[in-house]
Amino acid sequence: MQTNFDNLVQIRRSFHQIPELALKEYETHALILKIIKSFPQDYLEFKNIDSMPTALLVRVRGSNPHRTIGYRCDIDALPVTENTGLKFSSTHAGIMHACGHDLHITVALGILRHFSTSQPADNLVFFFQPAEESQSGSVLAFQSGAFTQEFQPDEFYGLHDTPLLEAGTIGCRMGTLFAGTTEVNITLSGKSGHAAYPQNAQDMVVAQAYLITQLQSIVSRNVDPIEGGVLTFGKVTSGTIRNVIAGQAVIEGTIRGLTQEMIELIQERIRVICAGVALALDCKIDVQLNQGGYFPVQNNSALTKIFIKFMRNSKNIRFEETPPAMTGEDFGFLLNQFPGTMFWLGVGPTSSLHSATFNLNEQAIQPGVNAIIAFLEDRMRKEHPSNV
Ligand SMILES: CC(=O)N[C@@H](CCC[C@H](N)C(=O)O)C(=O)O
Repeated sequence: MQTNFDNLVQIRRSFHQIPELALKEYETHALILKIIKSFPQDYLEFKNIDSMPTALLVRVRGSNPHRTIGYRCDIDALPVTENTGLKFSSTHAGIMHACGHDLHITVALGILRHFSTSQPADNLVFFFQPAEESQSGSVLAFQSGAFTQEFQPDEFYGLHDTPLLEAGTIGCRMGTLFAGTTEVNITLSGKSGHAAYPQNAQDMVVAQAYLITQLQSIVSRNVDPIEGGVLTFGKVTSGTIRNVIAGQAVIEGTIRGLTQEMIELIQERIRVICAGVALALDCKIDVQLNQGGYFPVQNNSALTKIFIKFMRNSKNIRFEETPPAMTGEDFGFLLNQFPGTMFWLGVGPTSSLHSATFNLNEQAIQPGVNAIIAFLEDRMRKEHPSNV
């Protein structure tokens, strides 16, 4: 497909065709760069991160800067086989932009294109971030010194698309927008053997099944139902053939909680139950819990108040206050380092994020770009630092 860099829908479709997994976003990175190089370059500066070749930071020099405003967009895709039937479906087998990061990139490029032709008052830093779905790209970038000196934001913004809001609607809330998460990897090891002689083996298929049902009592029995929490096991593997008792099994899942305390409670219960099942079923159970940068996404109260007020009072913007969601985001880590706001952009109606039939409504792109440009321009008109 030929990309017309004036047409945001076509740009989005080009990215949709080349989804790439965390830290392997090479084609995506090259296309982002090619598109930005087609914009006027007068105010732009680029920064690469040597240890993260698919990351990109672009600074737009302000005309009379009082602050540096960061805007982050994630660029990775998921190991999902697309089943949308779209003529511009993924060309990368088994990988899909099933979380809408193709739209996130497009919206960021739309905003960047605007400010590359119409110089902003304040400095802007755009962060095209690899590895949101796994491996905490935000932490890797931060630890590699991405946000030092001129690339250090005083405040940071970022969006996520959602099928739960009508296309083009902006959603946000004060306080916690997204849950914190923890990746759970559990490996069970025992003695394999002949299917006919269970007394001489330790069956890890049975242990795995037993362990999953025990672990699934955590949310119903240990979590305060008013607070809520989630424990999902999305991938289990074990065994090789019907008549061999499996000596190994692996369970992969994710914890969700709206507070760090809730995440730590669920983590602790997982450790205790795994130790108990290992003892009861005479096997080894190794538990790896990895939170990375997936902290609860806590919106800064002063900045988010300004953001919501602007969106709510703008005639051309549809805004809805949204409840917290159990989706995770490593933007939670960046909001621990810098004050800022995360918000939703509606792309509905369509099937859920992460599904093979997720087919976002492209009518969301232009209103999303317009709303964010309008907000940033308004924000830059305000004096520094009294309006925070
Ligand atoms: C918006 C979204 O869907 N984000 C992902 C973040 C994944 C966090 C981590 N890799 C985990 O699986 O816990 C999500 O699944 O919510």
